Amino acid sequence: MIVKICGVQDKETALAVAASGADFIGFVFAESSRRVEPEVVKEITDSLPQTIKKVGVFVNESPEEINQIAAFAGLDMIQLHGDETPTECEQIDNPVIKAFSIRELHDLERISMYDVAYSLVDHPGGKYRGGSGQSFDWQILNQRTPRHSQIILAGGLHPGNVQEAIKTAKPFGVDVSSGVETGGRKDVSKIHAFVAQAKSKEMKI
Ligand SMILES: O=C(O)c1ccccc1NCC(=O)[C@H](O)[C@H](O)COP(=O)(O)O
Repeated sequence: MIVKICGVQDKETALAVAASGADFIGFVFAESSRRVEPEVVKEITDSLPQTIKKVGVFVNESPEEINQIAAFAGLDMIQLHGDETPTECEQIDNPVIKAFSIRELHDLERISMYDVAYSLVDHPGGKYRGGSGQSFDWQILNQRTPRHSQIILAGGLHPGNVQEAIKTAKPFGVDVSSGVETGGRKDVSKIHAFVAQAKSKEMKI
């Protein structure tokens, strides 16, 4: 099970994420309370091991701007959370994770229009285009398996529900931001608990 911890803003937390065994770490460059500047992300990525993939999260930014920031900040992958088209995704130099808002079954149909590395299925969001801490009905993924098999499940996950989410939706990976925070800041003990639950061979549910 691939695990992505998103919305990291400082080096200390990033090193704790790497030590937790997470596979991907996310940095939000879009409008958000978790937004970080490229200079800060560069300092963080320089200090991380190569084994953890560094993901930049963008919303409706131009491919040219994204490619420049990715090269400068040492990003391995790009996550697109806005209204980016399949053509725009193809103009990104790094592998792409395209995010899709899921309300109902037919929302899954758009996934097969995109030739991307991973598809992240998420709650439609609140104030920003992601990271709302709200989940959608995971049973939707059970009703029709999208043609694209590299599905990352996101939205309202936390250490206490991630095993049930995995059992229900059978994703390739899981992603979390709010569910590993306390008082709006990343909480290292919750990060460790989330990764351990998600990667546990013995599901307790
Ligand atoms: O996290 C944000 O603030 C954010 C803002 C704008 C676009 C995307 C954002 N986050 C992307 C993520 O990958 C989140 O981890 C994902 O939406 C799940 O968030 P949560 O429900 O808080 O676990």
